[in-house]
Amino acid sequence: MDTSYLFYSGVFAIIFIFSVGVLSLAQTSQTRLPLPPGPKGSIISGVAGLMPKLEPWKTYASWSRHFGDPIISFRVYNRIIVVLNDVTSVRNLLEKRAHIYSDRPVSWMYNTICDRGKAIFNVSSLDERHKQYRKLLKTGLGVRATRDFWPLLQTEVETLVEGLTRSPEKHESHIRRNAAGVIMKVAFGYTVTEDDHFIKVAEEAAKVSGWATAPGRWLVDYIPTMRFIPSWVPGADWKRQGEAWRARLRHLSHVPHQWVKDQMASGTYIDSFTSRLLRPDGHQFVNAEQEDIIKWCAGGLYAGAGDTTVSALISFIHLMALHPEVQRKAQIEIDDIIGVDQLPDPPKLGKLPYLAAVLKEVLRFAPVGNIALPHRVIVDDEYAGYRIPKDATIIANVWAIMHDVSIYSEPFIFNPDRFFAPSGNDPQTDPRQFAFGFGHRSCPGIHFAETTMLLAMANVISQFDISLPSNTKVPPTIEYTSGITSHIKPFDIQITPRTNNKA
Ligand code: HEM
Repeated sequence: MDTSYLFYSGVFAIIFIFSVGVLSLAQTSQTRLPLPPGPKGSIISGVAGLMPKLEPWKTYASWSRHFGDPIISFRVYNRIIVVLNDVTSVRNLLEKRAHIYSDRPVSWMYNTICDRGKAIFNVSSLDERHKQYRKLLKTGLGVRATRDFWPLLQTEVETLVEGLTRSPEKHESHIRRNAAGVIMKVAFGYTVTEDDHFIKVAEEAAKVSGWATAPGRWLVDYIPTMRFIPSWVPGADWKRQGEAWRARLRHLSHVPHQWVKDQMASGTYIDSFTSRLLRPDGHQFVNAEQEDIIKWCAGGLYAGAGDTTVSALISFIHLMALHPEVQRKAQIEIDDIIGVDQLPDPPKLGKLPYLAAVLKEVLRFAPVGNIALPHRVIVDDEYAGYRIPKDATIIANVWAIMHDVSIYSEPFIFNPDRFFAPSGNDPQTDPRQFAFGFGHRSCPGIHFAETTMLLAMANVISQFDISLPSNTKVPPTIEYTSGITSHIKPFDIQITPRTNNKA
């Protein structure tokens, strides 16, 4: 933070203290119920200084234990944040009261200054557009649509296998290329190449979006009146930065959409999410408003799919190296059901229950989104004797639920067998209920994601053995990155062709 920023912080701290005072007075008179317990922090910034940079989900879980309650709350500047650390509160609030718990917290920097308030991840649930987006995504990514994409998923997975055969040590980049190749084809009918321009466009958009939405980075997110400061005012560098990002993001989102339109005009194009929706009856083009909706939806696909399936697949290959017995069992299932000389294809995925259990266990053991995405409650609410104030940010601690011993026995052990029912016990809860989010914001790509991941997993282990290097003395410790999408920190693994090693 530079000095001018600190100056603004000082000026607006005064406005802020005043508004916090007014807010708390209004709230006290509204109801006597307390907020859920939690750390208090300082009068101005709340717990901003205590916010963990690494693995915040673990800190939230430890605060929950400390305060003896699965629901905790704290304040960061003028925002109340409520964290739900157990399955009961998540179900009761985010699912059963989804009509009031499905909005997103406003990021003034991103939504307003960068003009990204219509993006699928950010659009308000109160905006009519949110319903329209969800409807399009449901149709465009549902069971039937995914089936139409089977041939292209098959082609892309063959490219993945080829890449791993050629340069197994570059496994991460082959997996990334596979995810990008799939989603670019599905969204725009575009075939990615090595060092691809479209991928660079999408990655730049993701990077800028990450900077503009970084929690705690932009004071304007906590003091929204700052957005009215003109960008020419000395020291308003953050505003100038936001405006530059606005222009860049607008350009970036235009690039692939315009490409599809040009291809359609030329008469030779590959059918895609965008092309189908632009000419729903095969002839007539949709109107400008509908076209804008399609553009925002397709733009959200890379953001939704790009890093998430990559995270799960990278976890998968590392966990297979650590658990050869699980890998072997999954390989035997594939060999028996699909055949030793056949490549697994999408229609056969449903016949592989053990592999499906391995995917569930990957999503549970190494959650892709440890705190999903934050929600916002749109009215004052009460729950379990607590006040949940309007506009509070609601975070579901998915990591805590996935490692809750009352739901998953031995939660820190990787064991796909937990999803079967040995000797009369019930199988343990399906973690997909938590891995893909909640209420009206739950992931619309779930079916599509599962198909692409199972296909990649089946093909990789049917063709390769994944192991730790033979000179490994001590098995590596598993660690994760701390972003919105969490990744296993890679350790050395070996990927070798399986041809002479099949059952
Ligand atoms: C391992 C794979 C994936 C996981 C674990 C995952 C998880 C999630 C989570 C946790 C959310 C937020 C839900 C909430 O706010 O409660 C979400 C939202 C979303 N996901 Fe996924 N996702 C995955 C793959 C995909 C794919 C492949 C696509 C698209 C092809 C996709 C598209 C989206 C979109 C558009 C949203 C925003 C929904 C909204 O705000 O209304 N996701 N996903």
